[in-house]
Amino acid sequence: MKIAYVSYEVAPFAKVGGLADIAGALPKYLKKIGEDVFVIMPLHKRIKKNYDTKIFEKVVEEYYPITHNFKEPFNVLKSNLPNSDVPIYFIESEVFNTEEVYEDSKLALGSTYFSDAVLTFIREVKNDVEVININDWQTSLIPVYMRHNYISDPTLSKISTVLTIHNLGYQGIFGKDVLDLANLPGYLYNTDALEFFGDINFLKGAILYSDIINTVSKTYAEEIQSPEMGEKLDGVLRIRSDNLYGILNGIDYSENDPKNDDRIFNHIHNYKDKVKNKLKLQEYLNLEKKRDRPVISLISRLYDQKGLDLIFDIMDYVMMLDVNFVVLGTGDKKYEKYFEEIEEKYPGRASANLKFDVDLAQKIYAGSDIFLMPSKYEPCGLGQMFSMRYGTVPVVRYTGGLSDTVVEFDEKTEKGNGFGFFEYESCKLLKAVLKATYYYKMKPEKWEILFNNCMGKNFSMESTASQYRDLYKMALTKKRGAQY
Ligand SMILES: Nc1ncnc2c1ncn2[C@@H]1O[C@H](COP(=O)(O)OP(=O)(O)O[C@H]2O[C@H](CO)[C@@H](O)[C@H](O)[C@H]2O)[C@@H](O)[C@H]1O
Repeated sequence: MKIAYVSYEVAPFAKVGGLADIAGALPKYLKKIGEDVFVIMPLHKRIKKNYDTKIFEKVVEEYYPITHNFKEPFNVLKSNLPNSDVPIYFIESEVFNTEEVYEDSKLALGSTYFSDAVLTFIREVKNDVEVININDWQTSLIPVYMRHNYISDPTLSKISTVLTIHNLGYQGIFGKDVLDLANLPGYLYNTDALEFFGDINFLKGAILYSDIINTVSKTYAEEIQSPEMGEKLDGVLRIRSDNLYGILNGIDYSENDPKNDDRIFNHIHNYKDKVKNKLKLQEYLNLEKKRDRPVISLISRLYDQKGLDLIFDIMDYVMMLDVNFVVLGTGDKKYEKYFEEIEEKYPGRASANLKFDVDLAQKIYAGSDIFLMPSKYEPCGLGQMFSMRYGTVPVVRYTGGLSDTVVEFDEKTEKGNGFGFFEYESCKLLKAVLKATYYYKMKPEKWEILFNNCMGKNFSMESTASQYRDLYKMALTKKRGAQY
């Protein structure tokens, strides 16, 4: 199959969160199982800063998006995803010259322009594409354009579309003027189309117009069809429930290999290596160096979704235990400030790293003992998978993909790979943290079993990729069925 994988962020070129990890890895694994796939993303300013884009091949010069009302030209540059022969195309335009990948005031223009530029490029250059996999709201106008502006285009009208929802909490909601900017018909401002409580909702458009929809775990695919977790789109999702699937994300096991990863202090083959990483991490972050003291960590975008209010509630009680606490994250200023205060309050025991640093993330995954992820909701979650890959035991709230990946440790059967809780309450989180710390301190032989259980889990991309292939096939059948 010929597949275009479209994403606003792709690792390692521009990563803000988990979407980039998937966009940088899944296409490689699709290629490995024989699919003909390319990736396409905006040439963000930070890519120009961090890469020598002059060595990228220029494949298109001065094209104009066919439909969009913002008549600025774009170029298309080509490179490969690192360590692979998967082509990645970058749309180069003034529109993407923002400091941040997601800069609120520029996103209406950026996302609409990108969507139409992608279709223009496919129509003019890659006209054999059979499936377009769009991701999240920034690319959600693609099937809307196809249905309304390109319905009789001989190339674009034949292509099937798959929408992957990585996070329903972000939908792309704008005033109705955005239709003029995007040059989409005014009648889309209509409850049966893109209208959403007096505004326009891009993700709603993609849910309605994509051939197939999926999200990133089976549990989350169920949850989002309920009023409690549907973020006001549950009704629309229920309408499409026959075409809504959940495919659990994987992680790139070759790039994240504890036995070969040079970003960590010591390659990890066994529990002794794990302890070496912990001791080095304590030293590196100026924490008191103690072999028997568990390091509890959090690596996260610092937003409400991630359950940070629960962590605040319990922090002082947790710090009464003999533990170190490490956080790596950026986001909401109130959370950043709070973690700064924690570091000051517990010198030598708490470390707040308020920055985006992929190398440090790896050192923390490898050097901590317990990884916190008490999310309010979690479509899939990659942090718990990375932590387990490096032998760190997750403590999670059982929701979405966390429910699908973490199994409560049972001392008798010695099965399970973490600890967790269901109700979104701080005392429940506290109990789970206590339980983990108890096993660490009081039952070291069980802890080593847990370590081995975590490292023995398999969340590699192979199975994810083959499920996406099935999804694409379904999208093709559906589209062809509708046409004939
Ligand atoms: N300060 C920092 N420095 C370095 N690295 C940092 C960092 N803060 C976060 N990261 C990294 O960013 C990624 C976060 O991925 P997650 O899947 O855990 O959450 P996110 O909410 O971004 O993703 C959304 O999309 C993904 C992909 O589908 C879903 O798994 C998830 O549930 C959904 O919310 C991880 O690779 C993590 O290591």
